[in-house]
Amino acid sequence: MAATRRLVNTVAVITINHPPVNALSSSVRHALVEEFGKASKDPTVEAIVLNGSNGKFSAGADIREFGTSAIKTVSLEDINGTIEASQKPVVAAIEGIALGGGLELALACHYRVADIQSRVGLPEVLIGILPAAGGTQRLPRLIGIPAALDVIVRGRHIPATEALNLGIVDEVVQGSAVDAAIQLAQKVIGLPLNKRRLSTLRISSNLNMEDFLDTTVEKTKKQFRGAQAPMACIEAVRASVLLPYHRGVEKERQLFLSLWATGQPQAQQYAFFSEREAAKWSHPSGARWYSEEPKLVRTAAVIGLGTMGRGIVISLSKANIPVIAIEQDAYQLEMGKKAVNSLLEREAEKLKQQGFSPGSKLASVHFTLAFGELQDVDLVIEAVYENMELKKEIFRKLSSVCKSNAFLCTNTSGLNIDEIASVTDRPNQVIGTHFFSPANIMKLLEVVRGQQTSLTTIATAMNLGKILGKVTVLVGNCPLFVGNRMLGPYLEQASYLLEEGCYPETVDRAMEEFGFAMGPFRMMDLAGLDVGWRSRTEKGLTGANVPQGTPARKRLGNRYSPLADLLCESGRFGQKTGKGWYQYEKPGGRTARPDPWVKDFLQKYRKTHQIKQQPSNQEQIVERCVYALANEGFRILEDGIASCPEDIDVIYNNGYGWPKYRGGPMYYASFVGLPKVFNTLEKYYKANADVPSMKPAFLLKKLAAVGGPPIKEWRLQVGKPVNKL
Ligand SMILES: CCCCCCCCCCCCCC(=O)CC(=O)SCCNC(=O)CCNC(=O)[C@H](O)C(C)(C)COP(=O)(O)OP(=O)(O)OC[C@H]1O[C@@H](n2cnc3c(N)ncnc32)[C@H](O)[C@@H]1OP(=O)(O)O
Ligand SMILES: NC(=O)C1=CN([C@@H]2O[C@H](COP(=O)(O)OP(=O)(O)OC[C@H]3O[C@@H](n4cnc5c(N)ncnc54)[C@H](O)[C@@H]3O)[C@@H](O)[C@H]2O)C=CC1
Repeated sequence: MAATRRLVNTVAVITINHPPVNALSSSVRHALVEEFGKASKDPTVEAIVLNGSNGKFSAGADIREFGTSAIKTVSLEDINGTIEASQKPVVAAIEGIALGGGLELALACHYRVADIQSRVGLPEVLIGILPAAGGTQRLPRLIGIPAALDVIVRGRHIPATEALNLGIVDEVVQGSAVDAAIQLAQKVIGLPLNKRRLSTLRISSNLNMEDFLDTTVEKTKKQFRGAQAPMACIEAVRASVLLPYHRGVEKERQLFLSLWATGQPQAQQYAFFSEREAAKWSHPSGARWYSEEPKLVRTAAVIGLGTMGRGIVISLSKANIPVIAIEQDAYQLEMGKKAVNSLLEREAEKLKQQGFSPGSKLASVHFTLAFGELQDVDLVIEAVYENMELKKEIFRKLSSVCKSNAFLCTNTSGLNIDEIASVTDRPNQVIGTHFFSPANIMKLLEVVRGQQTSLTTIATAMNLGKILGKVTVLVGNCPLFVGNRMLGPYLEQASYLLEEGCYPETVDRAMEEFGFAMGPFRMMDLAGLDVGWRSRTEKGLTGANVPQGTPARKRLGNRYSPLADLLCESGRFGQKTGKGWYQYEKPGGRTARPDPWVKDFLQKYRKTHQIKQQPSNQEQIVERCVYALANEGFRILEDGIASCPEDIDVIYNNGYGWPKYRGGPMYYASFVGLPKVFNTLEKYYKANADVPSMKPAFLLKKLAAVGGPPIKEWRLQVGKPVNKL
């Protein structure tokens, strides 16, 4: 049964029963109508408690039902209306989660009791929609407009204690929320319910409400560039101020339907399920996530406490894994320790505000210079400079000091995992764990398997990602792995666009209006231009090792843009030096301003090299950059480096500021239409045969030839993931 009913004295307890998260599918809604109807009619029942099985109230509407006819049967809003109108008091017992439609259901109840570990929220905005079962009308009536807007537009999960302070729940308990709800239900039998029916309450409004909402619209537009759902959420809340409840609900529904027509919800829901699929990894051998047991990681170590190491230490400590943190000298150790401790203090403060004792949630960090202290740790993550010889030296040391079953991970952003593993006594226990900066904040973790990495090592690293709260994707080993490898052709196109007449701000604006968190030039300035310059110098693409007589704009017969090298030669490394593609207020400054020096430099450069000026418009900029990115994605699939297009999209959505409402680069290519992407690339490549990255990938050609099947069907064309490199 999707919902069951039992009687405790005169209280009927109705339990939603739809594992794993009690989503309110059509069968649950039918069962709720039935059980609620029976309890209402039963003369022995004086009050009703509503809860969810397995310690979870409900994760809301069944997302898989959107776009199917099932969503149209028995509306959740009708159920909510019936519950609210009940003459018998109804109490929601919230355990675990009450999210989306789950919270909307609880808001229709007359009282809400939550356990201290639970979270509530209206996260619909994160999957491209708005709460459309009365949530945008009831919540403002309960907690006021500013607080309701914050909850609905940001879609965050609110811990129980905060929900109590906001007035979303009436009681928070340490023990069983169901027992407490039954007690409360018995206490309120016979009391008047009118003030507990949220839809009937008046919104406390003041004269500035319209101004306040208009300001929120402007702020939200800037913050969620291009995303439609946050704007629809504000309009629905505006309706709660201007319209009676029932008309507000109609507006909710209209907004839901208009959002659906934009295509953004479909992209965001694809992103939601792709993230969950990524955890279900597969290996070229045929092994899958369920066939391998991860080992327990009870203690860990981090080597190198620079930008990345610090964040990794915090992530481990927050997951309650004690860490040993190692540096190369006393000065670096002290710097790392200060940075880590200050971040830990902030985390402790947050925990205190949520009613938790920090000691019970944050594991200890021990700082040392002695590698010898690593003998007992279960897993080590190396995060020293990106230098193969240094990494090998560290892995040789680790190999000699760590216990034989310890796992050795590297945070390299693109070096060969097999080469690093080759210097150890346990190449099967070596794996890449590529975090993104800042590592304690960014959701993505690329787990990179080497040729010899064992399945247990993979399972352990993937499980560690889950424990750290990361979205974890397993990829194969190739230079730069998946995310960074795809950046190559993307940044190459961005550079060519400058040569041909665009400016950094024009290209960045186009990409930011497309929805990227940051355009390519602002991104390069943030990451530091010297990083790529060093790597190109090592490869002999620039600097003293370039063979004499090599044309400035050619390497190995292909087009090459030396613009970034020239900037670095002028000491412009980006934000860290206060100038790069832009100028900043000071070294380390963050406000990018177009720089007349760069404009002048580009004009002279184009003149020197007699480059024909053909500045691209916004649409052309987006097409060239995004198609170049997706084309490399197709090659990555051909090479067996990513096992499916969804994994690539998860990487871009969570690590590279790709707008989730466009699903990811592979989803976007599919949305635009593969024949169109293929034809555009083909046309460009025919005119620019010296840009091989724009040659349409074989897989793209194959899929375009059959009309561009839906993304789910690409797997059939890709075949089993086999690393062909
Ligand atoms: C189109 C035409 C329509 C016409 C009609 C117009 C009227 C429209 C009326 C619509 C009424 C809408 C009512 C409403 O307000 C909408 C909603 O409630 S939308 C849902 C909001 N809820 C969420 O966004 C929560 C999403 N879930 C999560 O955040 C996490 O899953 C959760 C915190 C719940 C649990 O996290 P964790 O423990 O880490 O587990 P997993 O994430 O791995 O999830 C486990 C498993 O469960 C699946 N799942 C989770 N939530 C849902 C869900 N809401 N629906 C369906 N399935 C869900 C998840 O995918 C995992 O399963 P896999 O098989 O592994 O993928
Ligand atoms: N910075 C970023 O955005 C990202 C960097 N990475 C990768 O992470 C690794 C670290 O990068 P960052 O943190 O940016 O570098 P960083 O330069 O900020 O820090 C490196 C740290 O390693 C320490 N170190 C050097 N040699 C050591 C040794 N022998 N023993 C112990 N510690 C030593 C240094 O003192 C320094 O504190 C690199 O492989 C990099 O490619 C990966 C993802 C993103």
